[in-house]
Amino acid sequence: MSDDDNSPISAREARRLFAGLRDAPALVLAVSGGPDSVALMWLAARWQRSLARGPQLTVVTVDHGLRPEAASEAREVKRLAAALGLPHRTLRWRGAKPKTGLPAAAREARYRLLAQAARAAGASHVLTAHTRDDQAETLLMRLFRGSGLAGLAAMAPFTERDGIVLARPLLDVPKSQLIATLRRARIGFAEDPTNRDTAFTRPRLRALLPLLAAEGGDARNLARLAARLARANAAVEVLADGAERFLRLRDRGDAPQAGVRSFEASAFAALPEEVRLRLLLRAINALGHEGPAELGKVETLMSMLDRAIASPLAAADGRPVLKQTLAGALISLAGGRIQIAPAPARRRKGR
Ligand SMILES: Nc1ncnc2c1ncn2[C@@H]1O[C@H](COP(=O)(O)OP(=O)(O)OP(=O)(O)O)[C@@H](O)[C@H]1O
Repeated sequence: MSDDDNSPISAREARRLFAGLRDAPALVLAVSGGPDSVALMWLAARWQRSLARGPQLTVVTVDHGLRPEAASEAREVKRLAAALGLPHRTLRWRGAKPKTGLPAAAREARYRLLAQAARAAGASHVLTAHTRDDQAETLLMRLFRGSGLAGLAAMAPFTERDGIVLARPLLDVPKSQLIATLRRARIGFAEDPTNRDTAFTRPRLRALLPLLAAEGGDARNLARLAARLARANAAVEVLADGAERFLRLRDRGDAPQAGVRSFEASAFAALPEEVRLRLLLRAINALGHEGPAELGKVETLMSMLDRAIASPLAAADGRPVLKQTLAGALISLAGGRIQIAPAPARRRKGR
């Protein structure tokens, strides 16, 4: 770790971190009470005070109703926000809590509540305090899960969700700098004990990080890899856009059927594998009704499709040479064309 990684963030650096947000009418700061988000709040408050006409800031804490201390942590954030002259709201997750997949359900509820708070405050953005260390952990988690290029690109600095932009201005900042910033400002913070609870994947992975760092796989290198993969992923997306246009142009004589995507099989087969895969994934996700398709399953489907296209029967009119459902979409190959459409609703067993 370089000395810079342990230095507090200066007002000038913060101006650079928040530069893209200056013209927003209002911003919601997602603050859990942990060091990262308390530092985000402090940095954003100082930045806003330095502007003649900066965005309105509203601090929001989500109480998931999972830990008894959460309510007092939210009150502590409120107190700190008030000391910085910022309005604060605590939002409670009241829905039923699932027995499995609790972290994912809590995250889903959190982002829904934060987006609601942003709309209520007239804010265009929700800011979270994800750091370079979080980015490194996300990359590793996805690597171990077998994600493809898009997943390994990890978190983007800006993503849209329900008309609200989720911004991560601290994505390049090491957590140690945020801690140093709080120490310099003499601000206390809470540590979420679930961050160390080895019943969850992320804390188990976090415990491995010092070992990886000793071999050169530190957060700086891992986050840099994520940024490089994000760059490559963006380029492949542009290629996939172009391929979609190319396939549409070849069909210009035929009026497209509503609710169906259809490609000329031989033109599709000539595209690079990664591009073919993305076209399939896009069509299945757009037309299927069972949520996003798993990459591994789309890969298997594509190999079947490739083999079917190469078969002598592929171009013949008549019965489909392939018919498969995946993620609520029906993929078929008949008469030299690939067609992707919503799958008919499944019949219930026992009827
Ligand atoms: N209870 C909360 N209330 C408000 N904001 C929160 C809360 N929990 C997390 N956040 C925001 O989200 C950021 C990331 O938090 P954390 O790393 O705990 O999330 P996660 O569970 O790993 O999921 P994800 O990274 O997908 O958000 C925090 O820095 C903070 O800005």
